[in-house]
Amino acid sequence: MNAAFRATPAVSVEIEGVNLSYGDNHVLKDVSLAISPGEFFAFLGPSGCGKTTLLRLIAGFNQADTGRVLIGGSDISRLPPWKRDVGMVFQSYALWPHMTVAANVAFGLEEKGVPRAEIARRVEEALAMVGLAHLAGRRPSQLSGGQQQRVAVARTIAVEPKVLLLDEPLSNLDAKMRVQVRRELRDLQQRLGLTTIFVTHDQEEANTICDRIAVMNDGTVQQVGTPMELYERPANLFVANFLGTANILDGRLVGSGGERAFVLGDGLSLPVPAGAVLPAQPKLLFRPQHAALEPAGAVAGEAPVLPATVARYEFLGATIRYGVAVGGAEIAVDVPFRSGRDLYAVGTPVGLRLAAPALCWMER
Ligand SMILES: Nc1ncnc2c1ncn2[C@@H]1O[C@H](COP(=O)(O)OP(=O)(O)OP(=O)(O)O)[C@@H](O)[C@H]1O
Repeated sequence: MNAAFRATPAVSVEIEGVNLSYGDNHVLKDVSLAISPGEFFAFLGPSGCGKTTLLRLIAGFNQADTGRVLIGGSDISRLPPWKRDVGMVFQSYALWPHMTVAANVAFGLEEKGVPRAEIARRVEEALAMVGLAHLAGRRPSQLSGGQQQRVAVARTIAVEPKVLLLDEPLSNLDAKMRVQVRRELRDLQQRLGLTTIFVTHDQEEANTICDRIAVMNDGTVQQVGTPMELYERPANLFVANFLGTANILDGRLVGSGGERAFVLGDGLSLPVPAGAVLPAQPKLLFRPQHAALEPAGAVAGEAPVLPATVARYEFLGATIRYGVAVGGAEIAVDVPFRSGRDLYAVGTPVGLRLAAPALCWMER
């Protein structure tokens, strides 16, 4: 670890009541977020939800109509990009093709008027950080996609920004490379302790490398939390569906007190666990791994069991994902794969056992 890159303490980033429109397209709608010093934070959401617009706003390439951006507690909303101490890695990397790797990394430092000897030292350190010191003399066209991505990161950290912004930095890499580079990015961010914001529409990417995620939809922040919090306790159906596969059953609540039941479309009734807090018009949500299949007619134990029929299955290696018809809906159930002999064929009547503690009741 090189001490030179740790000279400045990590800073917070706050976004307060930001609204931004392109013409009559209201792209960011009252967005507020607080990102802690040293945090690896993701903006996650579908295409067009405003992630990149928000990132560019922090970088200073976009201006908000209302609201402010604070870095380390200081309002930087009116500062131009080059005075904000933020470094941005673009989706395209934006490397100069006619320059060597070292010259690409040096470029930003030369622009800033950093003395020559200092530039040489910082370029060497930045390339060592990303494991590319041995390729300093090559041109970008002589590098793999993953190596080009690392040059783009090295160029950004060489200027020692207070905040690192990454705009879908893995999207140009093949699947295997993406997994490798995302680990490298995480390791590098940990070593630098640098507040980092990562834009992606890929939930697996966000889940695997980020400390916390802001899930965005249509210009609004839907929920902020750790990957596990969002997965286990989604605030709404959008978040539940966006992070992993969610089974959502429609029904109506009958009874009262300890005698409540959730009645599904075709009249199947599911006892509601005593003490469960339900909204007035609930939907039932659970993940595919929180249900199990058993032979039809097995005696019910603690957990509720519903009669179901196997509609399809997909063999995924470690698991089999069944689609079972129950209560007028098709439910995904993940069963660990042990042997093909245990397979429930399509059309087999089965019991669907739900793990009561993992049931999540949501507002319709
Ligand atoms: N310069 C611009 N001028 C006009 N409209 C824009 C501009 N940039 C983005 N938009 C619009 O703003 C909305 C949000 O775009 P943005 O690029 O922030 O979304 P995103 O969530 O990053 O999407 P993606 O994952 O596809 O990059 C979209 O409707 C887009 O068409």
